[in-house]
Amino acid sequence: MKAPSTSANLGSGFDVVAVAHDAYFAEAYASVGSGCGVHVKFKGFDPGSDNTVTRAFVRLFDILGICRGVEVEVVNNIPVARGLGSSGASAVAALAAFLREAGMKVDPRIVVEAAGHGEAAAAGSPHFDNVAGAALGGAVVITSLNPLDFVKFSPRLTFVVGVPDVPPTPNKTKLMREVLPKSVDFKTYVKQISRVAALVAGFARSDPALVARGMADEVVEPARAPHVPGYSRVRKYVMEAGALAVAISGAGPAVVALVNEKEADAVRSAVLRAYAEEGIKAEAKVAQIAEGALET
Ligand SMILES: Nc1ncnc2c1ncn2[C@@H]1O[C@H](COP(=O)(O)OP(=O)(O)O)[C@@H](O)[C@H]1O
Ligand SMILES: N[C@@H](CCOP(=O)(O)O)C(=O)O
Repeated sequence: MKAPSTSANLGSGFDVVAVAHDAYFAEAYASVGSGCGVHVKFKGFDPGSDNTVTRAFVRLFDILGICRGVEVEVVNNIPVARGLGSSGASAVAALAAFLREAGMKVDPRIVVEAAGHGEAAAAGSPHFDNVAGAALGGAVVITSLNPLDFVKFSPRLTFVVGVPDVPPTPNKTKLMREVLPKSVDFKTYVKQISRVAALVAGFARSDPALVARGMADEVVEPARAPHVPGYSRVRKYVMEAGALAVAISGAGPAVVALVNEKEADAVRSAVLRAYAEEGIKAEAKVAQIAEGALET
């Protein structure tokens, strides 16, 4: 099964918003046998024995009250530790592959809950945005954390994803969660919820201008931007090239710009030019909203 890359947060929607895009995909293959226990083989990046996939299966079996003998192979083509939901997508793809092989249909919320808890292996704490996007596709808004629930939208949005080729930071997402402020003042809180409202309204109306308004953020981004290589130059150049908005993709270092189709190529070139002037090798892709692993 395939699970798409995702850009979580999208500015103001920290931990509750993610978009799935066709920039990259993680794939997983599963076989189900007798016995009880999961063996995971990673092709490419191997995170080790305590990984999001294994933890997601433990949580899934616990929720369902079952145990199966499962062999899983993960082929993850989503750049690791770049802010593209790589660890979450590998867990979602693996769970989806298992469920298909086992002939099981479960509530998508169970898959998202299991994979979201698996994220603690990568981020230090569970978060459900990336995995909801990877599972459902489209633009997903977490509407309740306990009990977990979410709403999927299918807006027609085009992005440019810029991925700097920098050494992956161990525990990157965990470290980028530790730099966040512990509180915000009330005036900032009100501005931020209006931005999240703009994200949701923009998804519902498929209105890029509204989504762009919601991609502004004055809480998470200022805390993280200093740790994102080349971000201020990339931000400047993509907006000059006609992007509607730009944000750190997830916990970074990748960036995600929202564009109109007609400016997509110019914005992609601007991303590459900015990184080149920073002396950073990078990749940039024009990406569309993608379907999720549970949709295919
Ligand atoms: N499947 C995984 N299980 C556990 N840790 C992972 C997994 N994939 C990556 N990691 C580690 O978790 C951190 C964040 O990586 P990752 O989740 O891939 O970032 P992102 O979600 O931004 O793509 C990195 O330190 C990486 O080494
Ligand atoms: N909401 C999380 C999203 C992390 O996304 P990732 O793609 O960097 O794992 C956060 O911002 O910490």
